[in-house]
Amino acid sequence: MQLREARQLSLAEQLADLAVEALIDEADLTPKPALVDRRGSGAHRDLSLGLMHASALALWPMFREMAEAAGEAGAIDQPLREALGRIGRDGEAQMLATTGGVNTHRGAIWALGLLVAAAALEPDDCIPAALALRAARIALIEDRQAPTPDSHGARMARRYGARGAREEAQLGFPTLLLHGLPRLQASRAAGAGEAHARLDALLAIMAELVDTCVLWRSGLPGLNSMQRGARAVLDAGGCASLAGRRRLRLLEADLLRLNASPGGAADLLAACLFIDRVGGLSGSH
Ligand SMILES: CC(C)(COP(=O)(O)OP(=O)(O)OC[C@H]1O[C@@H](n2cnc3c(N)ncnc32)[C@H](O[C@H]2O[C@H](COP(=O)(O)OP(=O)(O)OP(=O)(O)O)[C@@H](O)[C@H]2O)[C@@H]1O)[C@@H](O)C(=O)NCCC(=O)NCCS
Ligand SMILES: Nc1ncnc2[nH]cnc12
Repeated sequence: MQLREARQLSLAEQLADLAVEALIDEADLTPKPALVDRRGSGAHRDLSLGLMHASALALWPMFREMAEAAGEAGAIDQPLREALGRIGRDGEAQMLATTGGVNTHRGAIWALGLLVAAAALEPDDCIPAALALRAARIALIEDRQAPTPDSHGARMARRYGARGAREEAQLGFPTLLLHGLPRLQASRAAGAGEAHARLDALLAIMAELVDTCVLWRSGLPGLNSMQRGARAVLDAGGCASLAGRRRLRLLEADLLRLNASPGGAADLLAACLFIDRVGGLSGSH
């Protein structure tokens, strides 16, 4: 992370910057299959790139507040979990006010909020595994103030047993740590450009994730198409290869036909970009 010009920012402000930048970079990354990007709105009718940017920027105070709460708490316990839940719900309300009621970043608030708090708790130990473990420990604590969810994710849990965003965090972000981040690093090491490496990371997440956004919109056929199609792109050589790009076009056509949008995978890509950068904080605050 380039911190020279940002030295006067507090740690909480730096973490909020990193979180918002990760959201904006995820939104801008193009061509993402069936997701909002620079080309258009993918499978969505109510989202646009401008809305994704506005939503990301509106979340900056929430991320700063989460980092401050974690820094002040200094330990992972129920009061911290419940403070983060309250700040997260206020952040969701701010997001909905900004977007006119459209859910742009609910999953990202959850994943990035936990990771921001985990980073603020121990800024000198932000290697990915340590960060994910602390985030998981927070996510495992019950938030007694949380309303019983009747979310799309809760419905997908009842219908398919898919525990979605909650479980991904409680298990320490396995899809991100075992698939997204290693693929980002491997594609970079193999000489792919940064955009291609990020797209490969997204595909590695899509190939594994049980994305409740996809399940909600397109059921098991959509989930299978997403996972198999993403795997096919990577097996063909990834997004930096012509064969991979051909497969990517086929994957997008399939997802659009099914109205499937890998919104959960997109959130985890943003979390992956955050983790990739936050390691640079060590010793620099
Ligand atoms: C614990 C919560 C995450 C709530 O979880 P739950 O599953 O009950 O709720 P959902 O509202 O369904 O939100 C979960 C969002 O997480 C993303 N996601 C999906 N699967 C996964 C996964 N396996 N791993 C990680 N992340 C995942 C996904 O977000 C994206 O999709 C959103 C659009 O979805 P949706 O509105 O359902 O659908 P549309 O496509 O718009 O459908 P139509 O209406 O058009 O038909 C978009 O926002 C993406 O971000 C899931 O949607 C947590 O949110 C919670 O408890 N919050 C309370 C406050 C709190 O404690 N905060 C924590 C502070 S750290
Ligand atoms: N780029 C994107 N398109 C659609 N839904 C998303 N949720 C998070 N990022 C998204």
